[in-house]
Amino acid sequence: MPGGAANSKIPKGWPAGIVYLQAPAYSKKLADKALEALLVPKASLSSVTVLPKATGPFSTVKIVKISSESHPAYGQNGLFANQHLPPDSFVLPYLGFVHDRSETDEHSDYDLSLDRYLGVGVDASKMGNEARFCNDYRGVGSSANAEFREVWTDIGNGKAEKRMAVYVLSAGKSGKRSKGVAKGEEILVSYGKGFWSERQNAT
Ligand SMILES: C[S@@+](CC[C@H](N)C(=O)[O-])C[C@H]1O[C@@H](n2cnc3c(N)ncnc32)[C@H](O)[C@@H]1O
Repeated sequence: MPGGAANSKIPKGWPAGIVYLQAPAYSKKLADKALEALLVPKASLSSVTVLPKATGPFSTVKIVKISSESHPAYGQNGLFANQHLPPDSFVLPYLGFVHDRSETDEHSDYDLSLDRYLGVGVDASKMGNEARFCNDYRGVGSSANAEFREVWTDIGNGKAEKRMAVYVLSAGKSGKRSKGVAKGEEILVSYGKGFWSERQNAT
């Protein structure tokens, strides 16, 4: 059903035609070397925090259609906090199609790097979760309030999986971001200058 309102496994506002994922979708073309880098024995990560698996829909966030004409993504969607999100807190994983360079879609606006050395990325253009709706802060707020971080997730059977995730920014040395993200506030990241300069070059 469009929007997924009748299906509790799909968040409200989810667009028709995009697959809602509960876990990353690995390309069949991924080489063993890439899979070995992304899926490792949990015991090999002794000095790293391994997060428990978090499954959606995520009640801490909501997908909202941007109705303010002054917002640069007017008419599109954005991701908003459904409750207060403290500094440095995990919000949700960034799920999508996990692929190597041979399958990189240069036109995708939803592709995050997952392993730069191996050229592996996670592209949420056709499949993903709520994280794909995080907008960039430029033209919306004075700065980002969240960021993408690399995480390791416990996927059972003694294995951990490398993923990207959305985190609230830390409070900062001076504590200027100590409030975190307030309920109702848009979750805004920085895509980096490269994202926008590449876009400009393409147009
Ligand atoms: C990862 S998507 C974010 C979700 C998107 N708004 C949607 O509804 O699917 C990235 C795209 O959102 C739009 N966008 C995000 N932040 C923006 C901003 N600060 N200014 C203009 N467009 C923005 C651009 O079209 C960009 O290519």
